[in-house]
Amino acid sequence: MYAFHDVHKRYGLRTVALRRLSFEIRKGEFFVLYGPAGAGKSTVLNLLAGITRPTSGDITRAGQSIVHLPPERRNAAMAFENYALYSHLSVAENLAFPLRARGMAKAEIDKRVHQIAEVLGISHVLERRPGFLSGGQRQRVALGRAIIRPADIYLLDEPIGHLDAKLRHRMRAELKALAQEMEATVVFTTTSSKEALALGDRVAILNQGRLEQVGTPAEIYHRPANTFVAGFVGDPPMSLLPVTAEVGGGQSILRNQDGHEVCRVPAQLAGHRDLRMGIRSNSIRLTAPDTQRALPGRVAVIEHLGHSNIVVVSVAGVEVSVSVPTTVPLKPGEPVGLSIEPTGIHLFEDEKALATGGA
Ligand SMILES: Nc1ncnc2c1ncn2[C@@H]1O[C@H](COP(=O)(O)OP(=O)(O)OP(=O)(O)O)[C@@H](O)[C@H]1O
Repeated sequence: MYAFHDVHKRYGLRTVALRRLSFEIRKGEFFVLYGPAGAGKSTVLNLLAGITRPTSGDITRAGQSIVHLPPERRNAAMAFENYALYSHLSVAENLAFPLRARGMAKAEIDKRVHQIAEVLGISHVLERRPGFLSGGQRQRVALGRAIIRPADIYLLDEPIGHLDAKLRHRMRAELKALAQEMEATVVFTTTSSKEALALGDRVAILNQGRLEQVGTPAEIYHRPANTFVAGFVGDPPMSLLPVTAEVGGGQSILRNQDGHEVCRVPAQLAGHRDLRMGIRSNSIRLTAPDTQRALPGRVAVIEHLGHSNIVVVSVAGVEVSVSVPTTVPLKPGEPVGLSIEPTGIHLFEDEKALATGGA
């Protein structure tokens, strides 16, 4: 098990890349670091690889500090988004390189090279040099070179980011299956919510160097700890509406900024300030604009997903995403009503999840 203990990382005087992170990476788990560009994901990998050291705090492996161990003594295998391959070697030789360096027998090397090439769908380009490959093929070779050898930890920095949608989908499944088979400890970075939820045994959400939440895909999706996670996980993520609570008859009536009733919740929320309500697109029903108690809005954008549409509705200046069957005819600018499923709501106060909110 690897653990970060209050790890702070500054580059120079000004840039704080990581802010006092504490979390664990368990043995054999597929651990995803999910966050926007510049959140600090690569910095976490570089710290694990020993390419850089924390400004303060400690990183341990099985309870022992590793911050002073040089990269070659960490037994970490790394694949970057900007794949560095040996241009004078063929794909097969590139893949074989880490195994040769360990003195493995030729027959065993050949077997593993072919196995990995098969999994990654690059068997037909084994004799080519990297200069004669597409970007996606080069990325798969780089990934193959990282995962071909046994390592204590595999550090994969957006390793399938350059692949087309179909291949990316296939690679996700292959990679997860391979990691399980190898019982590998993997740390994988991504900027895709779909990838994070699909791959992670657990997901750590980073934002501007801060750890916003660590949890299983179900936990971060169904119980976001704060509004950043709520607005970042899921496709589309939760919509967040500022609301006020009015207490009456053992329940609270939530109203939006225009004073319209949004929904009623069976909780006493008197005295709560800076409340926001989070709701997923499939917990909202579109109604006619004059329906009683429906929240009035206007269609802003219609996104066609194929199997359904995501309709973005503007409600008192706030955008709310609603999942709507493709059979419902809608036009931008059209007035609509929104009926909110009370069991689907999440409440946040001062950006943090309230225990009373959530289905
Ligand atoms: N060697 C460096 N010197 C100075 N600043 C750096 C260095 N490496 C990273 N940074 C800064 O540290 C912060 C975190 O960067 P990092 O690359 O870890 O983020 P990231 O989440 O991996 O982003 P991306 O998805 O864009 O790769 C950013 O503000 C970045 O500009």
